[in-house]
Amino acid sequence: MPSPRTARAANTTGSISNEKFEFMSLLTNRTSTPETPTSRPRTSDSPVHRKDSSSSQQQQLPEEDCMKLNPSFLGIALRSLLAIDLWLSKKMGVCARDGSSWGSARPLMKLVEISGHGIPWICCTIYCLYKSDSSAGREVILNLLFALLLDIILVGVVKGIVKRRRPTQNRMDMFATFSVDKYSFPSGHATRAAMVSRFMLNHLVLAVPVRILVMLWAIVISLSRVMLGRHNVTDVLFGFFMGYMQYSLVEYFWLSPNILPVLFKM
Ligand SMILES: CC(C)=CCC/C(C)=C/CC/C(C)=C/COP(=O)(O)O
Repeated sequence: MPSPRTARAANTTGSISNEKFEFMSLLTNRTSTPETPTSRPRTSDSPVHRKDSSSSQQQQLPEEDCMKLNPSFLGIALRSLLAIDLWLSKKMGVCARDGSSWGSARPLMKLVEISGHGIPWICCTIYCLYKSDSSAGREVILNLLFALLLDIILVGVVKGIVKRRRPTQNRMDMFATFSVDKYSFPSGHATRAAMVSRFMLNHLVLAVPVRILVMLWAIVISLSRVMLGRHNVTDVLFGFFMGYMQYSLVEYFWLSPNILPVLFKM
């Protein structure tokens, strides 16, 4: 009885090709038959390369194998991560519908959503800037406004580039959205929550219980995005990371309050 290795060899031509097809089978279309692999033609199959002698082909193959091995493992890892992401997000979307398992908590989750929405944050910040009577206070609030606007622009750009659709369990019933908000990567609420909380913890003198509340708020906002079915877990994780990094950008480009008179003159 032939060993599995011999049996596999019988289906292909030559020992080097055998190794090749064993690996290529991960990349080929499921609907294709083993005799007609449908993956991208190898450079060695092109008429130009076919002119080469068989010995030069054999010299090229190991390098070619390395080149294909990495993308396939990366592809499999990414596809697995995506599958876990979709499965976990669906499982965690317990407030996605009124009839979902935690559907009765949906109104509360929507309140949490409003607390991290861009419009209330921008309106309150402009109001505080207008009311502030100390130069130090104005400087901090001006930079918070800058951070909020920068966040909306950066999130819009990334959403527009990635174009990842929102999860199927999402109902598009959010108030005041832009056209890019039909996309879900990254979560704008998560970026804002991470950035604003880091901003507040660094620039406002807060008592410890308030600092803990600020951190909890950022975590609850992020969690609520998945629970409401608005986002997949990876949208929120990346959003949180992006918001955290955006704060560093704001620190780097920290605006001086001297630009305020310039802005008001415009
Ligand atoms: C001043 C100005 C341009 C305000 C725009 C504020 C606005 C409409 C922000 C959009 C907020 C929003 C619905 C983000 C979507 O959050 P996800 O967590 O669902 O990505």
